[in-house]
Amino acid sequence: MKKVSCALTIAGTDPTGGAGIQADLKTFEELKSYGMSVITSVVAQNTTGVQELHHIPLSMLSSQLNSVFSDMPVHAVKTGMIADKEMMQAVAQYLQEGHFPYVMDPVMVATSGDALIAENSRLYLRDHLLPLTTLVTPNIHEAVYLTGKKIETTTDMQEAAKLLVDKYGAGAALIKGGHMKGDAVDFLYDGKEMHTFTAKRIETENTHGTGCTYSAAVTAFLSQGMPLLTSVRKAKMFVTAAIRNSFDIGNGNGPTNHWAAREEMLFHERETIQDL
Ligand SMILES: Nc1ncnc2c1ncn2[C@@H]1O[C@H](COP(=O)(O)OP(=O)(O)O)[C@@H](O)[C@H]1O
Ligand SMILES: Cc1ncc(COP(=O)(O)OP(=O)(O)O)c(N)n1
Repeated sequence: MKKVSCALTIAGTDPTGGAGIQADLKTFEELKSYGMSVITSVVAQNTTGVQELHHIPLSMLSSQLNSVFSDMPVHAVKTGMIADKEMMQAVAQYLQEGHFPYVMDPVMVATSGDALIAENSRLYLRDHLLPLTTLVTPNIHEAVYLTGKKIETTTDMQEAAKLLVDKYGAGAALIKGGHMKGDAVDFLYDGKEMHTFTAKRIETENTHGTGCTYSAAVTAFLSQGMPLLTSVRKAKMFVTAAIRNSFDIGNGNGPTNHWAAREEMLFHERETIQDL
């Protein structure tokens, strides 16, 4: 019988395919994990911003979760946009019972500045879902919100990662530096060590959905049984290649390129094996 690694995303949608559920499923597919999705909100958005939000009724959210968990193997889960406390509670129930890695992308605001989750639910995410995580992946703005500390330097980023693990109970924290100046440097704190992932900054405005793609890539690798550090290292390579080959389409921040990212990763892996 063929073995398959199954990854689930619980998130909102993007009809233009750059972010949210659509970006997650493209990533799972390119990285050869079987992709599954539970939709929390239907979001009318494009590369310029968010036009309208429709949150899925709570009973329908629970029903989708039940459909997946009652029938399918789940080897890793990621959550993205979860609009309010009640939805977070419903999702938490399933995460508490599961024995799989859980990656939280603590989505709060789109790059366009549009709010994606209720302001009064943000700390609920930290206090109730964060302790269930294997990894949380905030960008700078999300890390500031979750820790209540300002972040201006790479030292501040590392302090924030430590706080999220040591004070707020995340399994590990990956603070992403896409919104800082200079190289794209991310810090991973796993409760013991601080690891640094650096890529040269790519001069492009086409970064719609980078955070979704990055956390989905980590989830895909975790679903395949890879250790956390390897999963983040490979995911960083994937998202960097996806940005380098991003599409200049739409009138705002264009989307990243998942299939070119897969090809670049394969090429890199072949070269590395030949070098051994
Ligand atoms: N212009 C860029 N060049 C290279 N890497 C980038 C660039 N912008 C973002 N990244 C990387 O993309 C990933 C997503 O980061 P970030 O943009 O901070 O998250 P989000 O999309 O959640 O706001 C991180 O690894 C970050 O370092
Ligand atoms: C439905 C949905 N979820 C998450 C986001 C945010 O995506 P992200 O990868 O953090 O980056 P931007 O799209 O904001 O550039 C979203 N837009 N929609």
